[in-house]
Amino acid sequence: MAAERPRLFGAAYSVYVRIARLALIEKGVDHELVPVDIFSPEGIPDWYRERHPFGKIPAFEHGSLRLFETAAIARYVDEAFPGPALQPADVAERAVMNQIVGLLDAYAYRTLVWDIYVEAVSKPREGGATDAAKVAAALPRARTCLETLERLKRPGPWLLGEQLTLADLHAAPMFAYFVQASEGRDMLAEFPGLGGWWEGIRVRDSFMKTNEGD
Ligand SMILES: N[C@@H](CCC(=O)N[C@@H](CS)C(=O)NCC(=O)O)C(=O)O
Repeated sequence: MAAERPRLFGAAYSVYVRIARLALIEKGVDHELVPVDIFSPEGIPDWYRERHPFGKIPAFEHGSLRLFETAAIARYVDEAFPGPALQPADVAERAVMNQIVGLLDAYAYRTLVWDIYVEAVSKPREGGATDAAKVAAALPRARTCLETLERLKRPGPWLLGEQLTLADLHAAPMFAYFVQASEGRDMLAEFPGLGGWWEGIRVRDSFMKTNEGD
């Protein structure tokens, strides 16, 4: 394993950068956050394009290893560094964890963050107009995400039960945005398992560190 300090490229506000940082912090890995402005009027610099061909954040570097895709980065961080395991040892529970990460990426991120938070909170805050039809259309999809997570959640403080896993770290930054919208708060109140999970993760040190500056 490379001895160098890992570098994470991106911006602190980003959901996906936060997920990767949560994994690094939970493992106690000393790392550097290298700022990248993907929305700069000059465009995405070539040095960053070489690290992320699709121009998204984050990208990651550890010695000669370069990675993009947050789920891959978080799994690497868990497996390459000492510290508490962030994936269940049981193969079936690990599959459920990966299923949760997959559903968060495929369905929850766009719905909870873009179609609800950005439309209902971020746009009006910046002087823009909310597309109410977009928010309304997103609500049933959000409900399906929450119902599914509530059904998959194991008894205990975290999504997989007693062990904090990559599923919790993947979900938390998305929920941090979602609950800022009144629709998000109201909807979460209907799901006691998830509501209890949110109350636990939102006061965790790693989460509060990555939530700074909101
Ligand atoms: N599948 C990517 C998603 C990364 C992603 O969408 N990042 C957002 C920031 S949270 C981004 O770069 N958005 C800019 C854009 O879509 O142009 C991953 O897992 O890392």
